[in-house]
Amino acid sequence: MADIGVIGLSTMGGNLALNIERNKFKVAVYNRTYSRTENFMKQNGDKNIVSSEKLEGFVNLLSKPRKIIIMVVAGKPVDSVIEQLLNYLEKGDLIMDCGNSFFEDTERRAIMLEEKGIKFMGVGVSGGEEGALNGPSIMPGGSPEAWNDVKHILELISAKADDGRPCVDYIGPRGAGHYVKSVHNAIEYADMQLIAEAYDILRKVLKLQPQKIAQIFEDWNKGELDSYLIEITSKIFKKIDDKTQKPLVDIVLDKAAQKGTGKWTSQNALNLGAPIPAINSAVVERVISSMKEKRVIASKKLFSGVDEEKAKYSGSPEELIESVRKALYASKINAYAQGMELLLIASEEYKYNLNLGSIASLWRSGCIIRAKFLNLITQAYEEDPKLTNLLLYPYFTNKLKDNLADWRKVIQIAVGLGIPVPAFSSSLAYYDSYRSEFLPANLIQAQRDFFGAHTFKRLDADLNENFHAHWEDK
Ligand SMILES: NC(=O)C1=CN([C@@H]2O[C@H](COP(=O)(O)OP(=O)(O)OC[C@H]3O[C@@H](n4cnc5c(N)ncnc54)[C@H](OP(=O)(O)O)[C@@H]3O)[C@@H](O)[C@H]2O)C=CC1
Ligand SMILES: O=C(CO)[C@H](O)[C@H](O)COP(=O)(O)O
Repeated sequence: MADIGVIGLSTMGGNLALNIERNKFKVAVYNRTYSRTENFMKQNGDKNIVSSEKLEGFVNLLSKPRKIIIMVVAGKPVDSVIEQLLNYLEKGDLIMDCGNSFFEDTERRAIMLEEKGIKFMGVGVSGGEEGALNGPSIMPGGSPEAWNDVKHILELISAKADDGRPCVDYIGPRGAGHYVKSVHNAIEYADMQLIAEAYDILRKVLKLQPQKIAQIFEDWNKGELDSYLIEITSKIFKKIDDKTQKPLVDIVLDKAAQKGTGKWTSQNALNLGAPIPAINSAVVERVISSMKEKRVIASKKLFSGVDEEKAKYSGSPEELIESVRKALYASKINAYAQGMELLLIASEEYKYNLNLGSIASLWRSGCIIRAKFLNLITQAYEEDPKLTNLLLYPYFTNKLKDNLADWRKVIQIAVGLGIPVPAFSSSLAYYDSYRSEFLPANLIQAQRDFFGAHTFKRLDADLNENFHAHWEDK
């Protein structure tokens, strides 16, 4: 009998099945479209893997209590697979939804399946094709009993950080695992947007070609920016298109797609009152990028107001490259600070009891946002589990102090030349707002009280008291 089953043999499910098998478990596989199963079995016939064309046959291949991973398109397909499985499962069996499901769907499914005596886990998995095969970062949510049933498997198949710790840990009840995966992806959106803005400045201000930009990212990857996303960015700039012999990146259409996790996180953060402007701007920029046709028309009609001669950068290219690096790192610190603060707020709202140090630790390897920098974030929360915001961790406070002048300079240059840098600038605005003792919200409260008698509080009175003024003499 097989130790565990995998449903869905596309990029992630197929590679996860191979990873589990390589770790000495017998795996049963099933896919809705049988030809995909047949292809998979043809390529992996020598492995300890069994398959079935029918779902019932697949379920019967599993030892009891059964453990089943679902790795299919998020949304209705997951409900459909669960509904079909319920015809064959017995009390005590465990379903793990390892796709990018919306956490509220996971909450609903957890309640429904618990009532039927079926254990359920919503498991975030990150690392793409390569990670699924060789070791992803895994974010399991659900009951602690279910976690105990599969801990040994997940620890074996997960990535390992430099200190040997597995990049998996129990995240929390019900939808906690998928919530954290969604925030992981939202941080990924911000990180990618920030890198894209750095690239845009390098190519538009300094007129650098892809080969040179590849070298810059390769150099950056040797320092504090060391991360998977910077590494693949350098590789992307090196790739030459077979058809045209030009850098492939220059031929890729500038429309960024999205599957939902970033948007869900922005929507949820607004609901929770959590400020995540770097993430929001990354989501919005993907939307604007997708309006290519409208942008092409507008590009011929709207003015930049830029005096090219006056705004032209005349300083040293090396200096600007270093300033962009510092601005990128400062913005990145702020984007992660926003994502981590969102986790803190959500943990309280949903009673997830999230351990931010453990989450940062399991993001250190295997996942798309893996980075040297996550060692520092892990250290920050391990030293102070009650840290309210990463910006207040002395290392980051001082790093930002060192990078601030370059950060402001780079944004000024970009804005002066009409180059959009929404993630760079919203990160800086977040930083400046967060550190402001006084914001102009006094005026907003006065306006609200003027038109709606919404009342206001006074700096010189008890904060439990509300005041209303007659703002004009009639
Ligand atoms: N690709 C990536 O880098 C990552 C993806 N994920 C998540 O993992 C999950 C799987 O992703 P990926 O491997 O890329 O594949 P896809 O998201 O492209 O999903 C394809 C799989 O879903 C199955 N499927 C689709 N609709 C149904 C349905 N109604 N009933 C049963 N099965 C269905 C397909 O079966 P069929 O062959 O019959 O069409 C196929 O096996 C998704 O939730 C994704 O968001 C998570 C991390 C990284
Ligand atoms: O989960 C992932 C990486 O961590 C998937 O690759 C996901 O599809 C990325 O999100 P999007 O498709 O919206 O860019």
